[in-house]
Amino acid sequence: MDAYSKIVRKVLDQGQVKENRTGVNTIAIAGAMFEHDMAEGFPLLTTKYVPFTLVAQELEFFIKGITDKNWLRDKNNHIWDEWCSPAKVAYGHDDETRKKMMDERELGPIYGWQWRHFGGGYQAWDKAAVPSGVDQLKNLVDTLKTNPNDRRMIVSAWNPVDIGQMALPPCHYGFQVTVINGRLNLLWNQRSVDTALGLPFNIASYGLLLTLLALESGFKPGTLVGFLGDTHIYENHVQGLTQQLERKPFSLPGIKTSSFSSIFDWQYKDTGLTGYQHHPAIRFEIAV
Ligand SMILES: Nc1nc(=O)c2c([nH]1)NC[C@@H]1CN(c3ccc(C(=O)N[C@@H](CCC(=O)O)C(=O)O)cc3)CN21
Ligand SMILES: O=c1ccn([C@H]2C[C@H](O)[C@@H](COP(=O)(O)O)O2)c(=O)[nH]1
Repeated sequence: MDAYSKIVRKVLDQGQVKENRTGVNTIAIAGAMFEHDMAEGFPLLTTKYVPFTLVAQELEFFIKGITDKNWLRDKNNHIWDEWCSPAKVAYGHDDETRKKMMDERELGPIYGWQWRHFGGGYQAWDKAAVPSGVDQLKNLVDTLKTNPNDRRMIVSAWNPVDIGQMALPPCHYGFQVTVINGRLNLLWNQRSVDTALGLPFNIASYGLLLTLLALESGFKPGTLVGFLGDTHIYENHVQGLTQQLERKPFSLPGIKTSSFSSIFDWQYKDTGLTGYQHHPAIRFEIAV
């Protein structure tokens, strides 16, 4: 995927050093765009191994509106381990706080809650929404089926009322779907982009969501577009990314979903890759 490498190169070439809350400096640029035609294959990096199962599990967790970290952990998925709702443990970097954050399962009203229950009075991961809030994902799917020319098919995760309770304010804070000439296109907005670790996951996750929405509605998969804001590389990721850029990409994998009935019943196990050829994984340390 040339589009990803171009973004990495742009940040390496033009990025300016920037301090941030994590204590690990980044080099950052103000804005980039990612674009991929789904007809060219599934957008999973081949220049390093990306664990697609972890991406698919996280997407199921969002689609189901789950905010319990243990739902992922029970599946041996540890990508949200370090974070928790600041209403439970105030964010901090010292060892004791980090352990408390790790032990707490409550993530607060993050992505899935906003997608399915926007404005629904969040209480806790095990409490229903009272009132139930706006089911933005259901509304989007209904509109895709009844009025696909609509230009208002948007799901927003940015809810200023709830931000103080979220493990992290949404990074990818909204997405839009638009159907043009029988093809379903998905465009997402992201305010803050960890180019080495987050972006490959975000590209694959929205590529998978686009695929599922296309299956649900019968349109052909179209173009995936990401509008990226503060696009950065943590200083301890520069070496790994430089090595990654030297690798020659393989052709992109395919994606196959079995027994699809509805996006709301879909499980991560239903979807797998076909022909994923890739270079070895690269270890990047996550900034918390
Ligand atoms: N600094 C930072 N970057 C992120 O991308 C990020 C956050 N924080 N916080 C919230 C979520 C969690 N996300 C994550 C967290 C970890 C990995 C990660 O470690 N990925 C490894 C594989 C991990 C494994 O196999 O268990 C990778 O090599 O892609 C990726 C995305 C994305 N988000
Ligand atoms: O899906 C995600 C989630 C998070 N990130 C990255 C972007 C930043 O490096 C951090 C979040 O820190 P903020 O200080 O809240 O911006 O996580 C990502 O790339 N993708």
